[in-house]
Amino acid sequence: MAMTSKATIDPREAEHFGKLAADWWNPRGSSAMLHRLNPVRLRYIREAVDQHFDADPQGFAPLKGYSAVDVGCGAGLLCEPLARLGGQVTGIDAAPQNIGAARAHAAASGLVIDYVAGEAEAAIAGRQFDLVTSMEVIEHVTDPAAFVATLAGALAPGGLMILSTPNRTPLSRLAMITLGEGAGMIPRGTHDHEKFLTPDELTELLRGAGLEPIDLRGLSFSPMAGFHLSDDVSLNYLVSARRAA
Ligand SMILES: C[S@@+](CC[C@H](N)C(=O)[O-])C[C@H]1O[C@@H](n2cnc3c(N)ncnc32)[C@H](O)[C@@H]1O
Repeated sequence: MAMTSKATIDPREAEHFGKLAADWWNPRGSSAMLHRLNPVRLRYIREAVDQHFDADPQGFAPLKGYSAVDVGCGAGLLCEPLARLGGQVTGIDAAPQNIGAARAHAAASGLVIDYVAGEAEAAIAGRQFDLVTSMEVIEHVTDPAAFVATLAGALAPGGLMILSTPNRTPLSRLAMITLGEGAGMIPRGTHDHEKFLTPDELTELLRGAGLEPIDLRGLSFSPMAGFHLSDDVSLNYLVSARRAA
């Protein structure tokens, strides 16, 4: 694939994640951590969608009539629930193996999702979506500012963007790399702590891309509560931003 000057795919990242594709939908497999995060971030997204869009607030299809793209979708853990919420969903991933696994799983689930393999820049060039999501991806790209600018360019006027990513703190290093990767709960080599962004850094990138950050929530872990939403952003966090109508 031709790489543009703004390319944000690190080929080693795509190769690393592509090797996990066959096992992606196994909740006890190599992507188990994403399976555990998924219900929590879905709760956050559902709340944000209910507040932002008015298709079917509090109902079964709050995204009905709206388009959504999930960038760095893996094998579709988030795309599928977004489609069940009524959205017209596109999923993009740098690893073609993940897109293959995503297509197969959606077909088996009877869901219509437009999956595209490749770099975000090429895959969404010239297209706009009402909802743009990208979960646990920005810490893997080569140029976070260019990546945010690409996502912002794909956000329709009045649209909503939601990102999640680990914070760059001693806690995230201990939990995600020393313990998580050390004990095999996260595949070894998944994370580079230096590439993690703080909430201030990420919201600055969002502002720089012409968006208005509107919410910041922590995605925390405790032995009693497991993963949950909180005000503590020291481990991982979700941020929402909107484009003026
Ligand atoms: C940690 S996984 C997260 C997958 C999914 N978002 C989730 O949370 O369930 C990161 C994914 O981002 C993809 N990725 C990394 N850089 C990318 C880029 N520049 N464009 C598209 N996908 C990318 C990888 O191939 C991988 O599937």
